[in-house]
Amino acid sequence: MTSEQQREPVRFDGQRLNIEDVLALAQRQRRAELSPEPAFRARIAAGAELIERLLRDEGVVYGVTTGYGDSCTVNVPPALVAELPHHLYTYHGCGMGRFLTPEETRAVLAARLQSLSQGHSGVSVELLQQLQLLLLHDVLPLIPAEGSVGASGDLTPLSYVAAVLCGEREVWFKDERRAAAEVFAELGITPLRLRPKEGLAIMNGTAVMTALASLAFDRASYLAQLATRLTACNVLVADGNPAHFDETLFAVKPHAGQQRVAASLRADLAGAPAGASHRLQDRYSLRCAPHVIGVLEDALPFLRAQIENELNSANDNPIIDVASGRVLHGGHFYGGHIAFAMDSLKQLVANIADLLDRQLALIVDARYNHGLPANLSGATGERAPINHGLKALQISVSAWTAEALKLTMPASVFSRSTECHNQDKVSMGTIAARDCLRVLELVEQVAAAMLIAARQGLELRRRVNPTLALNERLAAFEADLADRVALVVEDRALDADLHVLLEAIRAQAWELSA
Ligand SMILES: N[C@@H](Cc1ccc(O)cc1)C(=O)O
Repeated sequence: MTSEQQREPVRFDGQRLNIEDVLALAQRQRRAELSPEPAFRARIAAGAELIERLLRDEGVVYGVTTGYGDSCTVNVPPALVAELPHHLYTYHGCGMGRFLTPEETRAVLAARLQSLSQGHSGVSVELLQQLQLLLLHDVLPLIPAEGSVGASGDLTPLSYVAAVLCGEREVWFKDERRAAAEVFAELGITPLRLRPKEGLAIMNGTAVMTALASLAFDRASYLAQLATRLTACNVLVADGNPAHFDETLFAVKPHAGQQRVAASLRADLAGAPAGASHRLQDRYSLRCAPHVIGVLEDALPFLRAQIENELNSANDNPIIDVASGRVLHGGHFYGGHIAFAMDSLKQLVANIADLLDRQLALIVDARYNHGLPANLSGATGERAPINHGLKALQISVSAWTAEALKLTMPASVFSRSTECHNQDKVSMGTIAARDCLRVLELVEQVAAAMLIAARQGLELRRRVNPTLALNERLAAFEADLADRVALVVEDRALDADLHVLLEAIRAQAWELSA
């Protein structure tokens, strides 16, 4: 049995889900289960019935009996109502750019299913079942990443989900790019015919940005811990001063996340030598590491709350209130919270790259590294002159850091008035989330390089100070790194090592929390 089958399914029943639930579905560690509870199913069905009833009574419902967006002044005659949702996804088929990855796509499906399961979108149970089927069979719509302003929902990328539910456009299935219709036929899945409100319900929300934000949150959380561990290594490599992380010192600055980073550094550095006497205070990239990483740590609970509230919201328009029998017209497709969360998160993680880049600058430079060879070269004697150690690696780290910092420009301030000034203020949350993922990718590359440097630096420090003993926790980490990466003695291309370490970072290979 796969782990996906063994573990409790993630249940969609209108109750709250968290980021970890989305991750488990995205990584195929847990299955999606639509609640079979009659009360849940009845609640969903009642929303769809309300729409049908209003239609029978010839009520006017936006996007059901009218055109979309600014075209809401155009009345759609009853004979054409059934065709309208299919036009919605069809004319939004103008996405461009890379396709979302399988992991990202599963997260998108999960986020949309969760929103529609709130029971405020007026969709049928069959639609929820079809979304669940895509997850169960891992039939993944090919979703182009670009083309959403993030405030009429992620209309264009989500049009690819809507089309696939109806057996149109393309999917990834078993590592192949294929026509949805063909895969549906093979699996015996009947394409949906969308009911009046269903095109809007699938597309008029924040599922793409929320999915990407969930994945970004997880990667950023791990990076905060990894940067803390790397800092501990670099304090030893640089013969720095562990007393900068003293408990009493941090007790007077009551930021909980910052205090956690300091505590983790104390645990990693317990038993470490007092540090060189040549400097009473280390440079900021070491001394203030808890003050930099701590900002990210302290922001995470706030960011989690924004992402999870969005995930558990009816991010749609109009909203169907079955209890009062009303259709409520509003703007819940607006992704302002995710936009802010992602614009903030990318700044926080880019700052981590900058911190690590500065630490590397200290430890590769013989003027600052307190007795280690230039470029942390492991070559000695007559071989030393032609070997350049980590020189180019540091240059690459500078490049990745610069690129990450350059991408921190907030997306949310670039609102454009669009769609005949109906969408005259938009969130750009999806662009913010994509930027954030790109920044994370770069920062992970920086962290991979720093792992090579830490492994190299610790060994070279031991050459200078043979009595240097790491505590159990750090010794185990160093031994693990030494297994993954050979000491650089003679110059070698380091790209293969970087790839191995990058994969380990993405797999969160080390248990790091204090
Ligand atoms: N998000 C818009 C609907 C919309 C849908 C499709 C569009 O092409 C434009 C606008 C609203 O609910 O008001």
